Amino acid sequence: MSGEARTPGSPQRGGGTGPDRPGGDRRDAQGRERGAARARGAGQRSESAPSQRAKVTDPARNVAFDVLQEVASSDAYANLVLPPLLRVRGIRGRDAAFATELAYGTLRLRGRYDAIVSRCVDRPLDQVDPNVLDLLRLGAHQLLGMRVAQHAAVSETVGLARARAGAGSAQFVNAVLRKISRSTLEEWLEVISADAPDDVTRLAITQSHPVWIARAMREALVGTGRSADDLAELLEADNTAPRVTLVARPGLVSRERLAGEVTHDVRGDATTAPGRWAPTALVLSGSDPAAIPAVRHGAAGVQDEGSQLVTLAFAAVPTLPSVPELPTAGAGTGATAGDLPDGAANPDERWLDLCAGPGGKAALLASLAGEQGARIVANEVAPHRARLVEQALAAVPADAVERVQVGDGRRVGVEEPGAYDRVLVDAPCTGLGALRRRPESRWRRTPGDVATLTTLQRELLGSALDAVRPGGVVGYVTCSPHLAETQLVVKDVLAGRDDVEVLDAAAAVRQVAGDDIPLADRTDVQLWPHVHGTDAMHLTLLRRRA
Ligand SMILES: C[S@@+](CC[C@H](N)C(=O)[O-])C[C@H]1O[C@@H](n2cnc3c(N)ncnc32)[C@H](O)[C@@H]1O
Repeated sequence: MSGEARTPGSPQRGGGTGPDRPGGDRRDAQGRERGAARARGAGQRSESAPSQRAKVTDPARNVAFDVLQEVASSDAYANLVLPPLLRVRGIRGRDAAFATELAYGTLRLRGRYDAIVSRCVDRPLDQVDPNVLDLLRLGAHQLLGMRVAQHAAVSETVGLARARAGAGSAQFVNAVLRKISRSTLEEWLEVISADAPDDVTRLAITQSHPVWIARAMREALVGTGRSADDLAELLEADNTAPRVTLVARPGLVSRERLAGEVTHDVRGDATTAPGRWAPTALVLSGSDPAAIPAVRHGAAGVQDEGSQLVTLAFAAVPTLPSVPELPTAGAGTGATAGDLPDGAANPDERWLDLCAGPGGKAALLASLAGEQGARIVANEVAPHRARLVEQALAAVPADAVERVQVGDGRRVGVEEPGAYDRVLVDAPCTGLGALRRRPESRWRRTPGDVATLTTLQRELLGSALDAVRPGGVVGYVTCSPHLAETQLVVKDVLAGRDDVEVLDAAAAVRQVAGDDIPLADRTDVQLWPHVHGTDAMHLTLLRRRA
């Protein structure tokens, strides 16, 4: 593993201002910077014509490289960029699966591969041409993370380098990949962790996470009643592609019927299995969800099982009447409408989803509301995301949806005080609990995001508590386990008010998932990918004192 490859010529930086950079400031319809992406590719392409490039390089590797470039230069999301590229280029089946694993796996494991590549080159990585670095990462993933034969991994990536970055770069890629291929993954992991100053840094490097995220995860594990020893398993789970999980929306389609549709209506070898925790969840393999009629019509959707579980638990916990003389002080979560004195009013018919876009939880909530004679208002600040909510609600009976509105959730508490029986705050968050499904996001997030988001989260939760009537229920949900976004937000908001009681969310989740679900001895709930197979969703349940 000794010896370093010399980088070719003077590196051309993506997004630079050299003469090779065409139209650097052009943006596409979505506002993504397109010129920079082209500059990274076009400025360093070989002389071969596009038709020749297509012949000499493999379409799946080409598309994976394009995804990496878009992600790097336009801040694009890989899972939004890849599917249309595959469609337009007619890449299907095994080739599409290969391209997907190559692109997503390379993005997830970028930190690990950079540590390895840096041992094989003669200069700091920030002085290696970004296009070439992407090619090296792609090659490293084929060699160390996929079951690609060594000669194919090297020669195909070198071919891609020749076509997309020129002959000099191809030689360099060849030299570096040959060095990488001389050791196994296990040997490389030992090498790159040798200088780590502590265990968390070692795990961060080997499991390809920024160190600050690994530290936050460790704190979250310990702070929610799990062991710090879970960290390795958790970080590994973040690097594993999640299974596709469907939600069968109650009253619209049963889980059994949904499974039947997969068996009867979808060609190929698609299979399903019930989810582990949520009675609405169905795990799908071997099929594109869009091929399933119930998904196309909106009776079902793609939704992480953790998201389903927290939504079902939120909807199941009872509200209490707001009549002052009723004995509500000290009432636990076990109270039901049946415990109320005759004639006490306990409406549970107007629900608010405060941060609804793109509408996964709103659609599940609305289908539950429809079954119970309630209706929802779905609020979302971003107009384009509000339109997605409308689409997600398409199959829900009209009388279960009062309206979809565009608005700042922080204003709702002031504008409509006490107007709702239930309010869900599925807060904008860092998404650190869903790293496995957003391959690039761990490299984009910064500790500064946490501070910005927690201010917003506190304001949204405060607004929700004002918008719910006395006796009504508020659910606070994040797809991040970061303690600052979960426990500390709730603590801060509750410190400023005496009209809120904390409910037993763990009991509510057990009511839905069964007693077997492993939960810490706490009232709030933290799910984990390595324990529950879900995203790391957090749920706190609160009730306005009646
Ligand atoms: C975690 S996502 C919600 C996911 C959604 N509940 C679902 O299950 O599909 C948070 C949403 O909050 C929205 N948001 C951010 N700031 C907001 C605000 N001030 N008021 C309302 N919504 C906001 C974001 O645009 C984003 O769509």
